[in-house]
Amino acid sequence: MTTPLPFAHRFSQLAEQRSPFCLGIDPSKDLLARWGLPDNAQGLRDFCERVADAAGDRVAVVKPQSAFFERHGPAGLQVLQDVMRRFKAAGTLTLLDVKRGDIGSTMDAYAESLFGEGSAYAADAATFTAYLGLGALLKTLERARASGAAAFVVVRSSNPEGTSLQTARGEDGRTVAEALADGLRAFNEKPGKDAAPVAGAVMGATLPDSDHGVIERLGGALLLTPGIGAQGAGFDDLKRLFAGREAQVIPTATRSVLEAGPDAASLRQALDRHLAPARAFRATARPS
Ligand SMILES: O=c1ccn([C@@H]2O[C@H](COP(=O)(O)O)[C@@H](O)[C@H]2O)c(=O)[nH]1
Repeated sequence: MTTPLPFAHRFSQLAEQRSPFCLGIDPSKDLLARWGLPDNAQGLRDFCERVADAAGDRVAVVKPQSAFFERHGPAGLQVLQDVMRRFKAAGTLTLLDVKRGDIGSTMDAYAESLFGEGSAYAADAATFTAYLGLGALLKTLERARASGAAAFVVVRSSNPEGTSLQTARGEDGRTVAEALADGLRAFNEKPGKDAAPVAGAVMGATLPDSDHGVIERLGGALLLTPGIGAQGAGFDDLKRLFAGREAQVIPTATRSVLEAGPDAASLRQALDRHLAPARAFRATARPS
């Protein structure tokens, strides 16, 4: 069995060919209703197929939110598996937004379901939380590396409720976010400075300038940046927060694209309004 190229390399190729934009897929009760679809597994399937028709091979990454599939039980999980396969077949990277975080032995089981050929989801990447300690995620990160996948750990989330916990200081004076950033960087740099980064960070596009220090500490980690659109951030915030790190950024938005559906042309236009500025932001990384 051959290990695929690391996620970071595959992302970089697709970001150049298409756009670095990552489209979130959140088939919420509200969106299904707006699209005139029933709130059941068939509605979910129809929604995802229309999204795949509009976005299939145009984005670098898609980010299905597991919660909106899980709420339909096993039939919803079947749709999730199928939609991930459909995007994979279009050459698009799949990043499952599932935010797993538990003790190490349980994490191993989650990692088995997520990463590697023959796993339930064979995801190219997934999201994790480190409230039970970054150490509990280490074997998951190793499994991601062995499968050519990436693991995005929430360091600074896009929602305001996360701030007090993420900026709390430990005994060594570092904030929780700083300590996580240091840990992710150490993991990425252990096999050698030039190795592809496997541990990515979720860093909200809504964050204040005071988070520049955390961004610095992350070194070469890939940065998944939710918060654009419905949560009030824009592509200008990427320049404000991540200048100099453009090639590491995976800009992502969900509702600001999907709310344009179900009309196929409107959906494609909304997607274009995200693909182009994401491309332009990445292009500023290159010397003129
Ligand atoms: O810090 C985070 C991490 C993940 N999300 C997820 O993104 C979508 C919401 O995106 P919108 O563009 O605001 O529609 C949802 O799945 C969240 O779980 C986040 O918002 N913030």
